[in-house]
Amino acid sequence: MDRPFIFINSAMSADGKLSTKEKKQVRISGKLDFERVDELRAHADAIMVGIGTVLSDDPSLTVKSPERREARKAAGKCENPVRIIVDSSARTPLDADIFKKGEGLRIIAVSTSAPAEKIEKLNEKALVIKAGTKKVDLPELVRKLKEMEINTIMVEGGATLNWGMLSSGLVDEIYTFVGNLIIGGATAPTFTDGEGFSETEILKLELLSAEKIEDGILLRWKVKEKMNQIVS
Ligand SMILES: NC(=O)C1=CN([C@@H]2O[C@H](COP(=O)(O)OP(=O)(O)OC[C@H]3O[C@@H](n4cnc5c(N)ncnc54)[C@H](O)[C@@H]3O)[C@@H](O)[C@H]2O)C=CC1
Ligand SMILES: Nc1nc(O)c(N)c(N[C@@H]2O[C@H](COP(=O)(O)O)[C@@H](O)[C@H]2O)n1
Repeated sequence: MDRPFIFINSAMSADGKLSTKEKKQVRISGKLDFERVDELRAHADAIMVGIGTVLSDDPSLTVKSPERREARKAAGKCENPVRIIVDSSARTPLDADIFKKGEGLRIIAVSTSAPAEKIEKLNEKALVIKAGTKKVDLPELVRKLKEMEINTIMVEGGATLNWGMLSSGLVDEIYTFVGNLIIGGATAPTFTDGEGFSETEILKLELLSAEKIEDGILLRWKVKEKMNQIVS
């Protein structure tokens, strides 16, 4: 494969929302699910989020458990996976938590139309990769990441990046943790936003497993082909 193995992990409410209509972060996962997410992070070569998530949540995207960080180091890796922000216009704040916390390479993926001055400033804190002219060209980006020996990418949202990756055919597996709450709101981010598939393009999934975790359920999916590719 000329791209890394890519999976999405998201926590959503029982009505499919990732956060509130004001894009305020909601604690959907419980303690055990956050442990599972930390384990996934610890085994990934890179974690990727969209700029919308950085602007809303200001995540650090570090491996939280000291034991897992030590295990990574013992395996000759950096204590954190490479942290990647998909950010077409280079809007990442220079004081974002991702720069403040933890060791390891940060990558900001921008388009060629991002302002040069901001790119220069980001370059002091991260590796800036250009892919695409107006918005980040995701297939080109992941090819470049593969060339850097990034072989496994964990995408942690948000809704628009999930759509971008899924609609570009770049996702192999999905973990959705469905928590025991209803958030509501027509404009609250859902697992996949973006423009949406038309009827003949709808993406099919295969359910790999379903596991009750505390008061929620973890679903693991394999991404199959689009509907129009299975209709003979
Ligand atoms: N519950 C959960 O597991 C998670 C929840 N969230 C929530 O999701 C919300 C953020 O989601 P969004 O606003 O949709 O932002 P997002 O994090 O999906 O970022 C979207 C941005 O990525 C950039 N981008 C560049 N090239 C792109 C491309 N080719 N395709 C798609 N995007 C591209 C665009 O600027 C776009 O606006 C927040 O409210 C956050 O709390 C985010 C992550 C996980
Ligand atoms: N797995 C999961 N469960 C929830 O309930 C959540 N709200 C999220 N949010 C994601 O986690 C990121 C925070 O990462 P750090 O703790 O700062 O490392 C946040 O940005 C969302 O991507 N995830």
